[in-house]
Amino acid sequence: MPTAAICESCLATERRSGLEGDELLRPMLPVLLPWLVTRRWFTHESGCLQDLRPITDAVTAHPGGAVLVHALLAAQHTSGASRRYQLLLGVRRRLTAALSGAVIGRITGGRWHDWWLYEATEDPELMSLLVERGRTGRGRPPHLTLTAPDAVPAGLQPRLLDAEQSNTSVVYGNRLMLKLFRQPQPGNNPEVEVLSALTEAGSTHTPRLLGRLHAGDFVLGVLQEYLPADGSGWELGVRQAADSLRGREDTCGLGGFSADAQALGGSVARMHRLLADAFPRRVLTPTQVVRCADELTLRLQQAAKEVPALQPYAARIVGIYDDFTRAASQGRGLEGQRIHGDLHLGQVLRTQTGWKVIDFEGEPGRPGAAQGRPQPVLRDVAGMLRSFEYAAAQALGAVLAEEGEDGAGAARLSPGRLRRIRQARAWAQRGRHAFMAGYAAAGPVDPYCHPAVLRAFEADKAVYEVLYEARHRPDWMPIPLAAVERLARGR
Ligand SMILES: Nc1ncnc2c1ncn2[C@@H]1O[C@H](COP(=O)(O)OP(=O)(O)O)[C@@H](O)[C@H]1O
Ligand SMILES: O=P(O)(O)O[C@H]1O[C@H](CO)[C@@H](O[C@H]2O[C@H](CO)[C@@H](O)[C@H](O)[C@H]2O)[C@H](O)[C@H]1O
Repeated sequence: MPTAAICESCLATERRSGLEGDELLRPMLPVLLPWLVTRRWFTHESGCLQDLRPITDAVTAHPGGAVLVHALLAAQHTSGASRRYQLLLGVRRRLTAALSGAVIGRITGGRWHDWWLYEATEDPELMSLLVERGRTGRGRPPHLTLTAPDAVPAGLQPRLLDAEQSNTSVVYGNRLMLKLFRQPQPGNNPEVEVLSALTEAGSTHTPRLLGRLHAGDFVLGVLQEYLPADGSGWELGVRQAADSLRGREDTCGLGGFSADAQALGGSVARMHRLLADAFPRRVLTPTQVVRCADELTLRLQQAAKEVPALQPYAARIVGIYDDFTRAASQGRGLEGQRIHGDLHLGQVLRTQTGWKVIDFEGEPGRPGAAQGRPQPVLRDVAGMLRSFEYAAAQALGAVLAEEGEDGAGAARLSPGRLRRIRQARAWAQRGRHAFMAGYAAAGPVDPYCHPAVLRAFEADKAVYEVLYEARHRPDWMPIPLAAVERLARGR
């Protein structure tokens, strides 16, 4: 990820806005801008970050002496690029020790001269205020509209969720979770749409929707049931893959990750059935199949332009997409329906009552309209299968490091290293077959009956992942690149 630059002259640029918040915001900018570019959810653009302008804002004072500045802001860069960010800022004259890690800086000038500015999602008083305003319906927008008021009692203790995520979530009393979208888009929000439909359908595979936080045309957050979990599929998968490599996996009968993978396949399949009932579906016409293949090809071409390492495999991957077009146009055709859109092991939680699927926003950067379009369920199946390979690769790296096989000579294929690589592949294969068997038993289609379609979506996901890793985690790029190579070679 490129390091963002902020030019001092930019900070001094005169800012215009008719909104009250801008007057309040201006004295914060010298500390706010340098802080903003270091957030995980900030997208680095070319040119330096120049300005923040309020689109919507609300300022609420807490009786305890803290102030919540809740704003949707347009961040402008010198290149002309602009993005929207939701910020929840706390302002206090004095900071408690508990908030020292949340500090953004000290405000110079304006109404709060010399007060502390900090990240409000870490302040339980302010986060209680946010939900309390929703319960009572008082205050200016953003409004929290509750869809299940009985499920939102007063007095739940808030805490910031400690998770690797693109947004920010606050958990209330281990019962509710408010996910605050950091880069909200105008119009329908896929997560609200899907959770609303599935909640109405009585889904037990997804968290219940309890409300939404909104201002004007923007959905700023989603209030949902908090699901206490044994862990995410990713944590569990990596742990079990590593155990398997260390010879500790229970491989008898249905033990180990295979049992989990099979149950997971069943849960995803049942979720797909509910989505099929709740949203429109259609059999893709030959023209739509061709359009779908064209989209896959375009995605590949764009990715290969940005990541030249993909180029040697491009022609063969296009061949996989041609096979897809032929296969999907035969027989009864391919059905499209609402799907998850970015399904992987990090999007599923194992709870006492089975696997739950979360985060229906789709792939980051994919337009909302594309996310809502009916698509073959095998796209989700392919996403999860890719994830088994990721978990195996992550575990392999950890075990090789323990065995001292990750050092300077790592490129050399020693017998020990080769054995580990084979074991990791075998683990991913077992997970794959168990997941597909679980899915086939409960789902709308049997993935084994559509190898060409599945292969095309696996290739597309791997290409997407290469681009994602190149942009966000270059060290991880070898994982999806190995899959592209394998698929291109027809293995
Ligand atoms: N309903 C929920 N109950 C419990 N934990 C959740 C719930 N939704 C998400 N989480 C936790 O939060 C993490 C991030 O959630 P996610 O929806 O993927 O956020 P983001 O879209 O910001 O990346 C998940 O990996 C999971 O640990
Ligand atoms: O969770 P997000 O919706 O933000 O999804 C994006 O980031 C994921 C990584 O956090 C990325 O997933 C890839 O890495 C995972 C391991 O960290 C792995 O389980 C997935 O299979 C792999 O695709 C996802 O692709 C991206 O959209």
